[in-house]
Amino acid sequence: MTPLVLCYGGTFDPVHTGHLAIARAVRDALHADVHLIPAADPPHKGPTHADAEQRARMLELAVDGEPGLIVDTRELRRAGPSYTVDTLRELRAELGPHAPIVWMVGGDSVFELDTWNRWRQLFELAHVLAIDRPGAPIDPAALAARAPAVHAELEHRWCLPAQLHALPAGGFAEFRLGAERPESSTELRRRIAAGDPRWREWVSPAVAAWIADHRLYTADAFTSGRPDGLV
Ligand SMILES: Nc1ncnc2c1ncn2[C@@H]1O[C@H](COP(=O)(O)OP(=O)(O)OP(=O)(O)O)[C@@H](O)[C@H]1O
Ligand SMILES: O=C(O)c1ccc[n+]([C@@H]2O[C@H](COP(=O)([O-])O)[C@@H](O)[C@H]2O)c1
Repeated sequence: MTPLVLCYGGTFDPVHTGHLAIARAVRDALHADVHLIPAADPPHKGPTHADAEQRARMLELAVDGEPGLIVDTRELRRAGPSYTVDTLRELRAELGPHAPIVWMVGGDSVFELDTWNRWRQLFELAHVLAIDRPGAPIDPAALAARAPAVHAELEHRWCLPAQLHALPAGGFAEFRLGAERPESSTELRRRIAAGDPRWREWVSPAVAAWIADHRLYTADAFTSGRPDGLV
């Protein structure tokens, strides 16, 4: 059986314990390495708070050489918006036509999939694996109501995660975590800026130390207009 290539793209501004829990759970359930791919210029987000190098550095610190988790900085080497379809084209060219490639997204992203650049091509290049997220259960009825084009596109693609091995691309599966993860980078940044000490619960100790050392996401960083928060 050809091993899956699991790709987990994100802004990771910063990477939190929810991202890591998701990467580990999918790695362990599907028995394949997870490639964490930080977006240099995330298409649906405004300017990031930490720059791309800083976000990639925090990912490296969070992963810390753990087997089965690989940081792939390919999007940092490309100019312009970090469109997923371009990343998948690169990967497909490298891996050949038969390798099953899986793009992981949070449930919230599924509802917006039809706003992604050349979104229907995503399924020609890869499978999509959607991870349940609080407030964004991947429910066909909710999809039909809120994102009818996505619902229609997915209708004949639904399968189980274990079936993604069978084809190189084109499937859509839902991945249920034992317990949904409450973390979000937005709330994490808000806690840091507000001086709420609970922010440390959502990052690894090494990432927490790096954020503190670089004074990232502090109220100063926001009010001074300096996105990196460095002094
Ligand atoms: N707690 C979570 N549960 C499920 N999916 C998540 C969770 N946090 C992030 N994701 C998913 O991981 C991917 C990368 O997330 P991202 O780096 O944008 O973090 P985020 O917490 O969603 O950030 P922000 O709050 O700034 O939107 C996205 O597909 C997102 O939906
Ligand atoms: O290709 C697109 O148009 C596109 C639109 C929105 C998000 N994405 C990708 O989805 C991943 C998660 O994005 P985000 O904004 O939730 O961090 C990240 O890899 C983004 O590059 C991609």
